[in-house]
Amino acid sequence: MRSLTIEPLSKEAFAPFGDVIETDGSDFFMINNGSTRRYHKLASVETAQPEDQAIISIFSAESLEMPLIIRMLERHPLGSQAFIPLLGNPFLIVVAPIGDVPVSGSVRAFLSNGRQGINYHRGVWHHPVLTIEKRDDFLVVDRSGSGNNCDEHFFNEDELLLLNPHQ
Ligand SMILES: NC(=O)N[C@@H](O)C(=O)O
Ligand code: NI
Repeated sequence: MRSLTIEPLSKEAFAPFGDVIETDGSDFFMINNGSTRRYHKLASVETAQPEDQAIISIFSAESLEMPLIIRMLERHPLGSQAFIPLLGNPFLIVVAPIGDVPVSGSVRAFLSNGRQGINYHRGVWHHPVLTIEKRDDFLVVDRSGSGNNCDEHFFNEDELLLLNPHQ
């Protein structure tokens, strides 16, 4: 079983999958009479249909036992999905490029430093949220509307992957 290498999250490395929402290394301009930096449009919300809405939720997620066997990935064909950590904790991200199905050999893992959020672009394969803390809270910005917006893909036994943050 291939063990995923956990890469530090960066805009450049994550570019094939979406955006990194962070102040570090991001452009800004001053607002509010010079008291506030606006890190403008770090990511955009993608939707698919005119009546779709961009919505804001909070996910309070429990950690999964690690090391974790990655058996499945999901995608949202009708919209993007952003996760912004609310408590400043590092968290794990597992993704694969857009395609009819995720290719096991193309799956990559990243670690957010807790000051970085991510925005999966529409159709990017990803594992459901992966916390390192026993429980962690995320602000989630994604699409609400009619139709199925979550496809799941389960890997064959010989495609399974291992995610081990303790390695
Ligand atoms: N199902 C759901 O809303 N959550 C997943 O999309 C996820 O990426 O965690
Ligand atoms: Ni998702």
